[in-house]
Amino acid sequence: MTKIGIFGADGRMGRAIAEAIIDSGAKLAGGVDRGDDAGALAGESDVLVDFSSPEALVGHLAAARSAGVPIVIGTTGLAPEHHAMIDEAATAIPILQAANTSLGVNLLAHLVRETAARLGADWDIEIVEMHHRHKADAPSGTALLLGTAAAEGRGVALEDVADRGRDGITGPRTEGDIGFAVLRGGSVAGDHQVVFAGEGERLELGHRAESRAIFAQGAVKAALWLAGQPAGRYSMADVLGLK
Ligand SMILES: NC(=O)C1=CN([C@@H]2O[C@H](COP(=O)(O)OP(=O)(O)OC[C@H]3O[C@@H](n4cnc5c(N)ncnc54)[C@H](OP(=O)(O)O)[C@@H]3O)[C@@H](O)[C@H]2O)C=CC1
Ligand SMILES: O=C(O)C1=N[C@H](C(=O)O)C[C@H](O)C1
Repeated sequence: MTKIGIFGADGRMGRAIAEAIIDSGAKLAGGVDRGDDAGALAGESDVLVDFSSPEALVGHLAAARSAGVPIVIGTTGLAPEHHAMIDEAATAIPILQAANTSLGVNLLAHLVRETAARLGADWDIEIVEMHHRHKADAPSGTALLLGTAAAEGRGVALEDVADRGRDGITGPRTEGDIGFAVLRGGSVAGDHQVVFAGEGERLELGHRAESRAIFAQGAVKAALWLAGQPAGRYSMADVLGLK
């Protein structure tokens, strides 16, 4: 039976993942939070999942690497240096990094890439997301994932076209930009909408998470899949056959 360890175990996602592990028939190796021994958990686990915070990731990645244990990283708010660290560690252990582990969002990303590739740059792309009042990072990792998919469809880099905040006299929209709008409030598990706004018509693709269970089930599916892979960097598209 595969033993799964959780980094960020007492958090909203950590608790949902513990339930999903039990429901899946896998074994919960244990969980750690701030101040706990990440290395000990890594040594007792066949595979790890990290849903904590960007600042915790360095230590969690180091613990996974020194134990030689695969790790699923669901934490968002990652900076380019975190991605460089993940790339480097993935030369030694299997790592799956996913800003969203649900089936629906990963299928949505596929549809967004295809749609952006078929519509010209005169179709303005705007991404709207809403999350619960506790969320720490903005835009959400998923909004950025969807923005990346749209940019890939257009053959451009997201960092060259992203407009992440408008306020005041902004002037007209720059053609080709991908805009982001962020809402926070209440207990929303995660809503994302990608709007393709053309002249005289609008195409909207979206996803609404009704609970964290979909992310937790996806994370467990990813962990069980990753446990059998060689070293390398993977995404949910590998697990779900969307490549
Ligand atoms: N990929 C996906 O599908 C999803 C990703 N997420 C992402 O997962 C992450 C966690 O979300 P959520 O569970 O809602 O957040 P919570 O704040 O509820 O949980 C985070 C957990 O990580 C722990 N943690 C935070 N910082 C550290 C640290 N420096 N060292 C050790 N432990 C730490 C926290 O402990 P403490 O309370 O002591 O700080 C807490 O137990 C976020 O980045 C979120 O965006 C969320 C949902 C789905
Ligand atoms: O913090 C959350 O709750 C979520 N975070 C992820 C993100 O940043 O995209 C995934 C999901 O939307 C919930």
